Amino acid sequence: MSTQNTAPAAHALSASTRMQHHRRYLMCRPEHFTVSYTINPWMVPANPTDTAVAVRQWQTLYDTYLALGHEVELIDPVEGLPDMVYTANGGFVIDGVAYGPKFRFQERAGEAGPFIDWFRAYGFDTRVPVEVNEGEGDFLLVGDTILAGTGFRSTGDSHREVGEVFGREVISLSLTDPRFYHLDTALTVLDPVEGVADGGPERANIAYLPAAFDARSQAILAERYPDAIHVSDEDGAVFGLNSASDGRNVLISPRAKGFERQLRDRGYNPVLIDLSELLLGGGGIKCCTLELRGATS
Ligand SMILES: CN(C)C(=N)NCCC[C@H](N)C(=O)O
Repeated sequence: MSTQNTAPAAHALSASTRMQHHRRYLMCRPEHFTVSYTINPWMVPANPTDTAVAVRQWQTLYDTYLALGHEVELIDPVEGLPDMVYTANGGFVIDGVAYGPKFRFQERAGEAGPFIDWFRAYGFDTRVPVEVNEGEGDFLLVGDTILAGTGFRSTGDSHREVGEVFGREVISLSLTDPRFYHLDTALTVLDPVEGVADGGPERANIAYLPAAFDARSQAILAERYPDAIHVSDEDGAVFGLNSASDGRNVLISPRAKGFERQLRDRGYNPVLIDLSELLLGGGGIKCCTLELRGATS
């Protein structure tokens, strides 16, 4: 059964009325990128990787953010930590408060220190976690609500902890398909803040792959986000949902053809960025992008 709802919603805005919001991101150049271990189904160490290609593709993403008028901070890559390019897992930041990561697997544990040091050095109010969590890979801010993923990486206890740190409503969602092991592989926030467009209120909205969630989570999402875009299994499987939106421009994989059309129908501007090399490590556009909200630099 197809899960796509491609018809434009009654409230759909035209591309010219979708409001772009300024963003500040943290990225990490993949100078040491390779696949030398397996901690997700996409990672096959026997398959060759090309670090130069990874850097070139990453550079296009970086340049695109700047061309769109966003700010990008950089954290130095560390030799021996090939997954550091996926900065989304390096923390979760709201209002200048940075909740640090505690990685599920030993292979990534060494990244926590450099990320926490970076937040401190850049003036963030930094909180060191007790619970296992992989940052914005599993925590997504939609309006004032934190959607929190669990099942493969971040624990249910980290959902309680993130709620205590930020004092916001946290909705726990359970992921069930190992290919979609972080929330940001199965759900995209399209309008990260509530806003006003075309003279009227613009509700924060999302796109997601229903089949990646258990029945309880699907019911919650359907109830809270009746206008959400449902992405097809085909587009989900090419990491179409691992995308970054500024409310108007949505950076997505060029392979997610159906999602691209769905976005256009809703008045967003899809911007196609190919990160095929970084997909070999199990990450895409969103994984390489950590939003720094309310940073004090
Ligand atoms: C979209 N995703 C999954 C992310 N937020 N991060 C990618 C992490 C990839 C890394 N090899 C790992 O398995 O942890």
